[in-house]
Amino acid sequence: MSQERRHQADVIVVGAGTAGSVVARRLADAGRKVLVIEAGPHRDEPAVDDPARMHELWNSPLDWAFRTVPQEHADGRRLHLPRGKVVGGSHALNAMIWVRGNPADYDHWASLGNKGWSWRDVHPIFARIDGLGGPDGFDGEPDGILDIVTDYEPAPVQRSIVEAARQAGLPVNPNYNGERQDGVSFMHFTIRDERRLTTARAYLEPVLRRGATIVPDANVRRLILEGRRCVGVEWDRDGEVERGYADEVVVCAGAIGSPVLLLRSGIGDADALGGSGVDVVVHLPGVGRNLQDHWLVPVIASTDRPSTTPPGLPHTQSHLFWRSRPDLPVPDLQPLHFGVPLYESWMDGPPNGVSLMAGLVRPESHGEIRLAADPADAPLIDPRVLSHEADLEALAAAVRLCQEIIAAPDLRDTWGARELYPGPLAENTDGLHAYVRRSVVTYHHQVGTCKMGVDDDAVVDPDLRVHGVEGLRVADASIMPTVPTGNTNAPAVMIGERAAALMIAASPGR
Ligand SMILES: Cc1cc2nc3c(=O)[nH]c(=O)nc-3n(C[C@H](O)[C@H](O)[C@H](O)COP(=O)(O)OP(=O)(O)OC[C@H]3O[C@@H](n4cnc5c(N)ncnc54)[C@H](O)[C@@H]3O)c2cc1C
Repeated sequence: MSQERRHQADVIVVGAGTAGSVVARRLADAGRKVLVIEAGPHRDEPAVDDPARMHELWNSPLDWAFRTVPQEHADGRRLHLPRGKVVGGSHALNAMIWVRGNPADYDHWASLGNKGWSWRDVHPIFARIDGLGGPDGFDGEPDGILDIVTDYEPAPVQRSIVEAARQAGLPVNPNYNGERQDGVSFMHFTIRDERRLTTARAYLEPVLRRGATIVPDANVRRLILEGRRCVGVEWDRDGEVERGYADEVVVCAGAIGSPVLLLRSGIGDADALGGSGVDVVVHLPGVGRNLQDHWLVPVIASTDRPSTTPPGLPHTQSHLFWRSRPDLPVPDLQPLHFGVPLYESWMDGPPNGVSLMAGLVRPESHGEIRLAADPADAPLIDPRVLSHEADLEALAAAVRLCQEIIAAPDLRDTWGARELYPGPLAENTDGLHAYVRRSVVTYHHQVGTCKMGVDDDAVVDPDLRVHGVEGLRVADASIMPTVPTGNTNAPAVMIGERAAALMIAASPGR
C-alpha cells in the first residue's frame, strides 16, 4: 500500500512546458502560491541547451515519443510525434523558431465567439514579448523576459537558399512577424547566449524560490473532482502516489497530454468513456476531437561540400511563407530549410546536402485522440493526415516550389545542388502524390484537442474555464480552435500570458 503525501497551493499547474511555465511565472509574480507538477525531469541537459542537437532528443527519455495509429492516407504508416517530457516541455525539443502567426488566425478565433482573442487583443501580448512591430502599428516595449534573436550571421548555405528562393520569384521579407508574412526570411529564435531559451528557463526558474514550487518526475494520472468541482490532482512519483489540493487547477499538459488527462478523469464523450471503463463526470464530447497539425514533406539535394552551422544556432535558419494558389487570402505553405540532408529511413544519399522541408500550415484534415482500451496505455492518436484531398494538392505545390528553389542558380551553381528526393519519384503528378503520402511527417504543431469556444464541441470557454467544471482551466496549445499559420510555440506563450491575466483579473484581491 503506497503512502500518501499531500501538497497545498493556491493554484496547481500541470505541465512545465511552454504555456505552463508562463502561467506559473505570472501567477507567482501576482502573489499566488503555485505548485507545478511535471512528468519529466528538471536538470541540465547539454543536448537541450545546444540548438544544433535537437534531433538527438527525439526518441530519447525526454521525448514522450507518441505514435499515431496507422495513417490510411500515408501508406498506413504510424508517424512519430515527439513531445517534450522534461521541464521546458516541447520548447526543450523544438527548433526554437518564433512565429506569431497571421492576424487572420486570431480574428478567426474571435469570429467563432471567442471574445478577447482577436488580433487587436493578442497583438499587444506578442509585442510585449518580442517588440517586433506589426501591421496595426502597435509600438510596445518588450518586457525582456524571453529573448528573441533576430540579428545573427546565418550559415553561408542559408544565405544561398534565401537567394535561390529570390531567384525563384519570392520576395525577401526582413520581418515575417511584422507587416506581412509572405516571402522568404531568416528565422527569429528563442536563444540566449547561444543556448536554447525555453520559457521554463526564462519565466519559471527565476520564481522557483519566490512563489512557485516544482515537482518534477511526477506523472499526473487524474484530476481530483468533488462532484463537478476540481479540487486537486493526483500523481505518481518514485512509486508513491501524491496528491495536491488547490483553489484552481490549470492543465497545461499540451495538445496530447491535456485531453488525455481530462478523459482519464471522466471529462469527455460519455459513450466513449463508458467504453473505456472510465466513470463519466461531465459529458464533454469535444475532448480529444479537432486534432490539427501541420505537415512536412522533404525535398533533399546533395551538395558538393558540407555546410557548417554557426555555433549557437539550429540547422534550420530560413523559411518562407507562400500560397499554393494565388487566390488564397493568407499563406498556406511554410517550407523550412535545413543545411543538412534529413533522410527518411528508406532513403539513401551522401552526407553533404540540404533539405527544404515543404510545409503545409493551413490543413483541412482534422483528427482526434481517444483513450486506449486500457486508459493507462498510450492514447490512440489519429490525425487523419491527408484525408482531405486539398492537403495533398497543397503539399504537392509546396514540393514543386522547393524543387524550383533547389534548381535556382545560387544553390545549383554555388553549392552544386542536385535534387535527390523526390527526384525521379515525382516525374508526374501521380508519382508526386505517391511521394507525398510515403514521406509526409509532422511539423510538430498539434493543437485543438481542448478547443476554446461556445459551440457543442468546445471544451473551454473564452476565459479558458472547462465547460461544466468549477475550478479547472486548460491553457496550452490544445485550446486553439484552429491551428495558426506558422509554428505554434509563440501562440502557446501568448496563451499562457493571457490565461494568467484572466485568472488574476478574476480574483484581483488575492
Ligand atoms: C520536435 C519539435 C519541434 C518544434 N519546433 C517548433 C519551433 O521551432 N517553433 C515553434 O513555434 N514551435 C515548435 N514546435 C511546437 C511547440 O514547441 C509547441 O507547440 C509548444 O511547445 C506547445 O506548448 P504547450 O505548452 O502546449 O505544451 P508542451 O510544451 O508540450 O508542455 C506540456 C508539458 O506537460 C507535461 N505533461 C504532459 N502530460 C503530463 C502529465 N500527465 N503529468 C505531468 N506533466 C505532464 C509534459 O511533459 C510537458 O512538459 C515544435 C515541437 C516539437 C515537438
